[in-house]
Parts: sequence; C-alpha cells; structure tokens
Amino acid sequence: MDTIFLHGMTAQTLIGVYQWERQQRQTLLLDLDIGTDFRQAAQSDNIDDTIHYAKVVENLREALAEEEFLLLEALAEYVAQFILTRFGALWVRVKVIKPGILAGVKEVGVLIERSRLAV
Ligand SMILES: Nc1nc2c(c(=O)[nH]1)N=C([C@H](O)[C@@H](O)CO)CN2
Repeated sequence: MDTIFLHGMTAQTLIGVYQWERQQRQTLLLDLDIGTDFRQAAQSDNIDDTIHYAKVVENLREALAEEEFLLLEALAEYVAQFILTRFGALWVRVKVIKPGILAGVKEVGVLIERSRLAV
C-alpha cells in the first residue's frame, strides 16, 4: 500500500469526559497514515490524481474545531471515516495523542486502523 503520512499534526477540538475539559478546546497531536495508490499520480505528475495532503490538514482542522467528543476513541473514528469518505483513501491509521494529560506518562492516546478494502 502506498502511504501519505502526516505526523505531529496539531488540531483543536472540544474533548474529554470531565467538566473542566468541556470549557475550552484542547490541542491534540495526530499521526495520520493514509493508504492510497500512487500509480496514477506517479504517471501523470498531477495533484488531482492523488490525495492533496494540505487539504486533508486544512479540512480536518476546520471540521474538528466544530465538533465535540467525550472520548479519544470517538474522535479517532471520526477522523478515520472523514479521511476514508472525503478523500477516498483505501486505508487509514489514526493515532491521537492528548499532550500532558496524565502526570508521569509521556504520551497518552489511541491508535486505530480502518479500511474500505474488502478483506
Ligand atoms: N480510554 C479512554 N480513557 C479515558 C479517556 C478517553 O478518551 N479514552 N479520557 C479521559 C479524560 O477525558 C482524560 O483525558 C482526562 O484525565 C480519561 N480516560
């Protein structure tokens, strides 16, 4: 599988199960691996034949800023389905990190993989 990756992407959204987390948006860190097929774009050298990664970042940041979630699990699913459906990806891996949320833990987050390929 050919892969576009966006690692260390920041995005803001309202997330968390506790009342103090519902007051304002938090900044999350996302690692996205987006599975696609590069053959057409490699042949044509045309941006319209691939997934425009700057548009993924822009559209996803806009969408997340308008959404709210309780769990990281729900947010990760939203991001995965957003990339599969809006950008026609074949497969996606979504890692979401909530920076600094637990004392004494370097990184806290979730990691999922979703596919629209028949298996
Ligand atoms: N599995 C999860 N556990 C917890 C989550 C979560 O999203 N998934 N969230 C919280 C709180 O919102 C946390 O971020 C603040 O301590 C706790 N556990």
